[in-house]
Amino acid sequence: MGELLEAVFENAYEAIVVTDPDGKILLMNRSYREFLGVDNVVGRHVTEVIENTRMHIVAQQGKPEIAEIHRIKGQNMIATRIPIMKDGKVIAALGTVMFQDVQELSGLAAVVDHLRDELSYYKRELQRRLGAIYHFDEIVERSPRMKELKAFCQKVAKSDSTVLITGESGTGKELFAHAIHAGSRRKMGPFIRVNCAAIPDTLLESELFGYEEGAFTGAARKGKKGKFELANHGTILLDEIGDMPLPLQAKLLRVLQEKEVERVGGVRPIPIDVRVIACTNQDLPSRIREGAFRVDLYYRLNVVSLNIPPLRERLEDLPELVSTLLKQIVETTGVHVREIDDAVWDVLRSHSWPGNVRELRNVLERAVHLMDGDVLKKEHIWLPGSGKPLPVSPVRPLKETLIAAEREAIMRAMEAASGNKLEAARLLGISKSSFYQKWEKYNRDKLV
Ligand SMILES: Nc1ncnc2c1ncn2[C@@H]1O[C@H](COP(=O)(O)OP(=O)(O)OP(=O)(O)O)[C@@H](O)[C@H]1O
Repeated sequence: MGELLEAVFENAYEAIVVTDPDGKILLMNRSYREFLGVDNVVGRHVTEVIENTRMHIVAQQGKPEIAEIHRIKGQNMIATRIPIMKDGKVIAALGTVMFQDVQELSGLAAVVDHLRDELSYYKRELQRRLGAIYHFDEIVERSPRMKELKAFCQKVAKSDSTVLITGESGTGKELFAHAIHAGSRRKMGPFIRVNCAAIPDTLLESELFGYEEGAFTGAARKGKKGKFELANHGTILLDEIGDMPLPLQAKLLRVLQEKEVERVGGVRPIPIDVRVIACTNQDLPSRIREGAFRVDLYYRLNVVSLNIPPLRERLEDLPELVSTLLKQIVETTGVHVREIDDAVWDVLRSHSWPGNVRELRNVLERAVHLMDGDVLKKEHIWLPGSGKPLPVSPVRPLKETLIAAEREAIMRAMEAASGNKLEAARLLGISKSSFYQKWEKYNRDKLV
């Protein structure tokens, strides 16, 4: 064993040196001697043999030094120095030096640094694309009810509970859902939103839970992850949950209970770690009474419930909301609003705001387009139900005009239907999912 150890020591690729507690060399292997171009070193003080050495210091202080850069003969080496202890006292120090030129290593380190930079860039990008786009700071509140609600939400965000957010259309449910995710421990994870009403019933199951290869007859489609799997370690927002078809409600309930999903055509369940936030502007208890919503799912979702009050019940928020929304509108339109006439406030306060903050935003956007100077006046404000004709806007290219007209029609239908989307779809004579798709198109464009 002794001979074997000696041979291993002598032939090791790394340079090895052992000193006594005073720094006198006890052993130095061939690799090290050849590198230094020395012989007969045993008994000499380490500082006489190795330049810039710290072996004697490590032997004295008893503190190891791991993977330190050690410059010898004009080259940077990687040195590790370890005190050898016995009965609490240093009896020797062991030093190893890696000969690989550090140049190579620093090249590698530069590659790693570069990859790390790229990785954090992509993480940020992904976070921007998948993650929450609103934070609590962006939620405007002045009224006591909204202040209280926001404070409560900030607490809720820290927990991992399922949240049910209710409130009329345009009150800011989605805004709160984003902020809850952004304020939670999952904030670095994905934020995936699914509008349960915009996806045709037949596709919703595979959208939510994914499907396995060959799950659909006739098509050799490759398997696909569902939104739940995509939201793993993050949050899923199930928007318009009140519109989820009953058979899917049963499946969703199982997912919430078991914390695992089963893809369409799949055989084994996939464990998931997802926080669920559900939103609706429907009255779920009455949907339950109609037999359209499962009571057990309602209780599963309603662990923490948040009800966002309509704008007409918190008009104190108006001035701050107008100023925030105008700032956003100005950013996209470039129109400057220097002043708002007092009469504007009377008009805004007297309206019932069935479309809530979203409607306020639309009204302001229209007004800004109609302004000719930099003062926002009463005549620029057009409110549905006011009996006044919609102001005529200047001639624009046909494509733009058609898009604007469709958007206007959607908004007016929503206003006429007091924010009830099913009723708005009926007024426009289009299907529910087609309405939701258009609604998404015109509202999402602004969000992202
Ligand atoms: N308190 C608020 N502060 C700032 N902006 C707000 C506030 N509430 C709502 N908004 C804005 O109003 C618009 C509508 O909000 P959001 O989409 O969150 O409403 P919603 O309740 O989810 O609507 P829907 O039920 O129709 O989906 C968004 O542009 C949002 O930024």
